[in-house]
Amino acid sequence: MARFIDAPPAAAAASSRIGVLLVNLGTPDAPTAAAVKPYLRQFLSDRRVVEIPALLWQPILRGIVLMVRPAKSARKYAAIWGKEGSPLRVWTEKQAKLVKGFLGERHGNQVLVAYAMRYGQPSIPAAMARLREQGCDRLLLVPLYPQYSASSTATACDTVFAELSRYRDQPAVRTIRDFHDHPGYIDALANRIRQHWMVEGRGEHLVMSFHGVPRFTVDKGDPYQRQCQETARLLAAALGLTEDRYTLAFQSRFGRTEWLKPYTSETLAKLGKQGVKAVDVVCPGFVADCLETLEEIALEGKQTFLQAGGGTLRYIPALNDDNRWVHALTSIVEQALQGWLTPSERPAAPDTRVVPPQP
Ligand SMILES: C=CC1=C(C)c2cc3[nH]c(cc4nc(cc5[nH]c(cc1n2)c(C)c5CCC(=O)O)C(CCC(=O)O)=C4C)c(C)c3C=C
Ligand SMILES: [Fe+2]
Ligand SMILES: [Fe+2]
Repeated sequence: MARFIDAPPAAAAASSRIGVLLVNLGTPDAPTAAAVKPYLRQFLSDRRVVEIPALLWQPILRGIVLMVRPAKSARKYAAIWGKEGSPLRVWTEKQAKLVKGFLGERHGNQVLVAYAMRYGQPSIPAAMARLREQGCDRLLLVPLYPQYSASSTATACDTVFAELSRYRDQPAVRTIRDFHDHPGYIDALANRIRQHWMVEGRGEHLVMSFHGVPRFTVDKGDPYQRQCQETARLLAAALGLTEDRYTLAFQSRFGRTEWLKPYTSETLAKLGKQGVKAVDVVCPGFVADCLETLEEIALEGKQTFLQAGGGTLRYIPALNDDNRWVHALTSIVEQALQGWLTPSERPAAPDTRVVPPQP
């Protein structure tokens, strides 16, 4: 039996294209315990996500966590599930279509765009196979996480490299490590917040809530916290916010170890107790709305704030299909393609969408 995946058919092999693969975290196929269970099994078996030795962790995962959590999580997914499915998948698919459109204007079908999920469907190996069949001999991997973390970005890269280890004829590969301080990303976020303030009104305080990670991973050198702090600083500067008008916090704690602090839930409770009438919450680490934003913040976080004595919590939607964001993402891709295009592939005009002016 052949050990390696053979080269694509001659027709595909004759063409020379670039494949851009957008990767997000992943989501279950349906908001049911039966669908959530295999998704969580795959997710929580990832050694980049739970760094407990498998011999210890797997019995706990299979014997306790997967007995209890799927039903609980499925109820949460049911509360945010849309007509077209999971918001994370729907927004990621839309982002891929829009970037494809923008790139197509300059590169025709020389540059192809696909999306995949680290856990669940569409899988990374399947998306890579499709790009390969379409003649991509160069692959740009774009993990859709603005801030680098081993538990998000690195595991997406690992999966791509593991799949490539099975290829006989490998493409050239580039990866985007992070874009936490990219001017286009910061500008899109700031604009999103200003628009929200204009339409919905402006709260007294802005909470910038990022997904948490265990404290020890940062102590061991993960740059995640530093990058979140830098995003928050740049965003506050773009909005002209003084330090007393915003708080950086971390959400989604899992398990008993200490995660990055302050926790978002405790921050919201504290603001509620202080009698803050209106708080706005933005989640800059999520470029697509998902369970963590729509359920944990917009529903649960709101309850926490109100029960503590707060007035109104307004969740500011993620960047999703925001026009400035899609332009920024396209320019992040274009910048990564620099020097990779052959002279005949280079568009005549330079990319003018790049880097909107900072206020
Ligand atoms: C177990 C530890 C977890 C780590 C570490 C972790 C890091 C991490 N996650 C995201 C982005 C997302 N996480 C999402 C859901 C989610 N996250 C965890 C656990 C860890 N995440 C779990 C168990 C779940 C599943 C839901 C649940 O049962 O609570 C999502 C949303 C997925 C969806 O379907 O909408 C995203 C997105 C990042 C960026 C990150 C590290 C920085
Ligand atoms: Fe997570
Ligand atoms: Fe959560």
